[in-house]
Amino acid sequence: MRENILKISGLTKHYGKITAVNALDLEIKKGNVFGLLGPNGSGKSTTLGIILGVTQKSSGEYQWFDQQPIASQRKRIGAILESPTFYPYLSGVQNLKIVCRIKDVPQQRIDEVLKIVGLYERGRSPFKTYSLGMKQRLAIASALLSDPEVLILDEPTNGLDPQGIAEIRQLILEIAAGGKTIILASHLLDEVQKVCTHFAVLKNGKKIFTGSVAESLSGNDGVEISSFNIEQLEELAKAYKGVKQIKKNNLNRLEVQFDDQVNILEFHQYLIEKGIVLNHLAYINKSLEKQFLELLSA
Ligand SMILES: Nc1ncnc2c1ncn2[C@@H]1O[C@H](COP(=O)(O)OP(=O)(O)OP(=O)(O)O)[C@@H](O)[C@H]1O
Repeated sequence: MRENILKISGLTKHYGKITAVNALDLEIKKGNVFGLLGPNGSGKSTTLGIILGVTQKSSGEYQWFDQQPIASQRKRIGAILESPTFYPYLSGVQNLKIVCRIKDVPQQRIDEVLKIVGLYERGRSPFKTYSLGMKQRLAIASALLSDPEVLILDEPTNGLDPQGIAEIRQLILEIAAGGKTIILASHLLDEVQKVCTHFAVLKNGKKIFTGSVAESLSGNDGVEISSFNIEQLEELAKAYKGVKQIKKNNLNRLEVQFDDQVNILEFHQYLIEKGIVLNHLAYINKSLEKQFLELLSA
């Protein structure tokens, strides 16, 4: 069983009449890249603010590293909630020196973190000459200075161009591969799908789904099949016990959906025994996007 990094139980936050976070339960394990996914206003930033101790909760509990929240835990957690303010005329290195002093971290860490985020070569250039992607990488470098076990990122690719987005996503994967646990809030499903191992979907402050990204993607939604004699194939498929629905698509292939208990290999075997040779068989994956939209519209 993996170590618990964060456990949230019944966390709730009211802003007057608005319930920003509503009885939220979550468990994040060591090494997870955990996505908090939800549309604007679903309570992601409020949740991150509470678990970082910058926003007061209304009720509920959270525990870091199986302990009640205490100030000394903060050193083990690096976070970027909003774009941090760096001094524009100072270089990346000079800015990080200031952060080192505030965080009481030795300055030798600066070169290490600049190398991790790929800014080592540009470390001596003024911050104002950095692209948006480089500014975000410097922010990540700053959060990594104390070598935290957990990194928290709120919408890490907001406002970046496609290349900047790809670089930040790659960086997140590299940091995770180094063993850190990452918690990231995003309204972008694609981001969560590409970067995260686990995710929770929030809607109006409530968790409406949680699971592993791999499992959510592997759940198949039937098969797409075709054969030279498509009419005969359709007849035989219709006659098979456990076939729920058959639809011919515009590629003249059949999309067949089954009851849960149907074994697709047995179905294929049945077709072979009936003399059908398939010239196409593919699993239809319900994309995370489809599931996400279904969840949000429910
Ligand atoms: N300081 C505040 N005062 C009043 N209401 C707030 C405050 N902060 C957040 N809210 C409200 O709480 C709800 C959740 O907001 P939150 O920012 O946590 O959502 P989010 O999922 O992070 O969305 P976004 O991506 O737009 O920031 C929203 O209805 C928001 O308007």
